[in-house]
Amino acid sequence: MISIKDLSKVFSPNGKNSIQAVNGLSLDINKGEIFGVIGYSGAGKSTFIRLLNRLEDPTDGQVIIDGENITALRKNELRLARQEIGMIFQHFNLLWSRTVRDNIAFPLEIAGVPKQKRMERVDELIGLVGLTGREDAYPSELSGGQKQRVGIARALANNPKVLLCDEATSALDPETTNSILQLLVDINEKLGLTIILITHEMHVIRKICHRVAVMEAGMVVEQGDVLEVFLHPKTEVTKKFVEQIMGDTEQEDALHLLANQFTTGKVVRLHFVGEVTNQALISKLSKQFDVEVNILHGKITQTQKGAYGSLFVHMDGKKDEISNVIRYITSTSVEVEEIDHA
Ligand SMILES: Nc1ncnc2c1ncn2[C@@H]1O[C@H](COP(=O)(O)OP(=O)(O)OP(=O)(O)O)[C@@H](O)[C@H]1O
Repeated sequence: MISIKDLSKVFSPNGKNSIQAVNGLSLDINKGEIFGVIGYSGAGKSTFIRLLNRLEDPTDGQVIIDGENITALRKNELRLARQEIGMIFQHFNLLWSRTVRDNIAFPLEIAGVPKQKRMERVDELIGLVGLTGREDAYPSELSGGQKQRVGIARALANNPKVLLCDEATSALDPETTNSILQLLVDINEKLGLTIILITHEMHVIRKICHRVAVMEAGMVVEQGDVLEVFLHPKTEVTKKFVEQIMGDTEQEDALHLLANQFTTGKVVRLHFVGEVTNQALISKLSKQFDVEVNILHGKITQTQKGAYGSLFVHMDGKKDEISNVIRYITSTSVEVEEIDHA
């Protein structure tokens, strides 16, 4: 649905302080998906997302949304095209002298929607984003989360095909962040809206994205399904982001040492991907088999595409029974890795 081809942006191209913020970036984004772009400060994320609706003009390359080449549009054509690309911002960008209702009505006024229709649409949007009762408040009277809800309603006013989110939760506390992320998921599911978001926080990617691209120095260095990227991060920068969620991989060396302390039984690492929950499996093992199962360490986390993570487990009992347990686990979707120990 969105095709980005060789997109580049150089600031001050002729000056000695010339900066290549985006460098030959290509991506394809599917209709109806939540696509996350993650990168550290300065990676070029903001510039990239602003190129998608031409808040910045590219130096090179193309952005094609639903067959329309955004990069080739003239100013007046761009105004119309932008009605189909909603955007929300880290600092909300609301009009402070207008009420909630009038902020949301603003893009409808610009689009020339008649008053009666405008009012009906605003009421609908207020319900959708959960701001019923706050219609006449001014932005200064709202919490951060409520302000972002106004931003979302305003961005959705003209029924866009795409919603761009520029660090939309970075100014919010963790709880409010969760409620705004949940709202984005609801909107994605209810309206089938394609969402592109940029962030420097991996938990935002984990919670709501279907696919992710990792940006570094203006380029996409890795991309794929969120689960796949979490499971098999290839680049150093991606590994660092995964560590934000799963902890340091150096810990694993310590766990291998720990495994060596057991003189009986077996230490295994169970890899969970998808539906099977750790709780159900572990309790089943203890009930069905004559073995003692102890969790040494582990972390399971939930993504939009299912759970993933791993547990280090020590199993003690008769050798044959332990083999039965391992055979049983292997028959589920959980992978078993045997850890060598003395
Ligand atoms: N308007 C501008 N003029 C000149 N340089 C710019 C401009 N906007 C961004 N840059 C530079 O482009 C590079 C990428 O910046 P950008 O803001 O896109 O990165 P980012 O990944 O969004 O980082 P952050 O999260 O800190 O905003 C940086 O070196 C920045 O200084």
